[in-house]
Amino acid sequence: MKVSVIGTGYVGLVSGACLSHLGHTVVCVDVDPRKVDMIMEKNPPIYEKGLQELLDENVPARLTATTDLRKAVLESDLSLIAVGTPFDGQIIDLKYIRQVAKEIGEALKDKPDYHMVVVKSTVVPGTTTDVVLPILEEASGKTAGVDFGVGMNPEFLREGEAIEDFMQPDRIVFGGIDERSIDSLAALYEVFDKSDKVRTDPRTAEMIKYTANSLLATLISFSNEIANLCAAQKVDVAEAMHGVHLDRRFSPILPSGERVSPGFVSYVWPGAGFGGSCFPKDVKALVAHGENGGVPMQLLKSVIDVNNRQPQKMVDMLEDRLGDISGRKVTVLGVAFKPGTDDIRESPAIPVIRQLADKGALLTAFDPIARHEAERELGDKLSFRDTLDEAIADAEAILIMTAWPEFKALPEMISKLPGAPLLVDGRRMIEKDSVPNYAGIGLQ
Ligand SMILES: NC(=O)C1=CN([C@@H]2O[C@H](COP(=O)(O)OP(=O)(O)OC[C@H]3O[C@@H](n4cnc5c(N)ncnc54)[C@H](O)[C@@H]3O)[C@@H](O)[C@H]2O)C=CC1
Ligand SMILES: O=C(O)[C@H]1O[C@H](OP(=O)(O)OP(=O)(O)OC[C@H]2O[C@@H](n3ccc(=O)[nH]c3=O)[C@H](O)[C@@H]2O)[C@H](O)[C@@H](O)[C@@H]1O
Repeated sequence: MKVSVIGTGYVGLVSGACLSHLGHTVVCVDVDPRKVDMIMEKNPPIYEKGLQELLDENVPARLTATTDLRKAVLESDLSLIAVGTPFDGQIIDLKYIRQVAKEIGEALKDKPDYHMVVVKSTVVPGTTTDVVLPILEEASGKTAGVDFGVGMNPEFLREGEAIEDFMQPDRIVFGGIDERSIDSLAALYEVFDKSDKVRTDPRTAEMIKYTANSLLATLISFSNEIANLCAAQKVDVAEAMHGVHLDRRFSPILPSGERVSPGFVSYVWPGAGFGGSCFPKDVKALVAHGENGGVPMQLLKSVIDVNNRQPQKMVDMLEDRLGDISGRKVTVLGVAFKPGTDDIRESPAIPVIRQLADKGALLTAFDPIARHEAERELGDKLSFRDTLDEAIADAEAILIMTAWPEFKALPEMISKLPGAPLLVDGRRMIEKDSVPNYAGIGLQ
């Protein structure tokens, strides 16, 4: 199939690269000429494991990039809209979606063949049929369901594992305004014959995406609230959670007698809070959407509140142990919002770094991938080191903000240091007895 993907961010570029690998002919469109040039030069504008290889393999034979949306739409059978949908403080901001829908509609005016338009961005229920569809009809002068199809196909990939998640989806949701639209989407994903498929309407597809993200965010805030209580009760949350995770309703026992996940349940693990470009904005957008429609969203409001307070725990633990931190040497490990990415959007490390800097701590930092992004945002607050060794060399305290696997080596590295720096584990990834001076989320 000939596919145009509008927006070449984490979702658009990963989807485009994967679809080209699967044999489709893909053109990626972006308003940012820098990104377009980088893709054409086989140079990934974002860090994502495996993306370099996909660009090497497919550019320019099956994957190209352009700023010319009109040409891309006219020369393709299906367009995926993957532009950003930020939260503007009150409601979801659909300005990029509206702009793209208008431009696609204008192109469709001159396209004699049927074309399929698919929203892949995360949008609140009703957006595809009540916002995108009318804009397409008005701009094209054509009729949805007759001259073109309209669909909603939410994306569930995680940054850092994006290509694996796209290539091995748990399920694919085809939301369409009619059978023909759903069938067009099904044709795009034909090769995924082993994944579960959900055929539904666009509104339900939109709701599935928000429900999934809100549930995962709720599990994290639940774990963090319990962690904070554990710390106050002199209980180690890691032990408490292990005892809970062993319930076979959370980690089922296979017929072989083995557990699916022995004592560890994803997203039911405490830390310094969730970040990223999606959980925070999506939960806020759903709360606003519900409340604007007269439905109180108490639980999800609390999910956000708990998360907003969580980074502060890192500063509190540091001050509890060190006292006044002005002039003290503190190393921050990890600025990315999670391991495997260079994305620092809404990273819990950012408020922690800002606060420590304001309090006069002397900050050193290390992040294996996100250094460049972090220096752009926080360069005046801290000084980056090239290696983990250099970063911790003369630290009085070390804060783990991101669970990069490299940090697992810390106990051995710390044992070789002359002093015994305090290790504040914001991801509970280090065994508490493996370093002389340990503090962690959910541990007194
Ligand atoms: N980042 C993630 O892991 C996931 C994101 N999503 C959703 O996917 C959507 C996109 O997210 P990201 O890829 O992270 O966004 P992003 O911010 O990384 O990329 C969006 C891209 O769209 C481009 N763009 C904006 N206006 C345009 C226009 N008029 N024409 C062409 N290109 C335009 C921007 O230049 C940018 O390159 C959002 O709705 C997000 O919630 C869904 C699942 C996962
Ligand atoms: O809509 C989206 O954008 C995506 O949002 C999340 O993916 P992502 O934000 O890339 O990363 P996650 O691995 O889910 O982590 C999100 C945040 O939660 C935190 N987290 C995760 C798991 C956990 O147990 N505890 C915890 O604090 C991470 O540190 C990170 O800050 C979802 O997992 C994806 O399914 C979804 O497609």
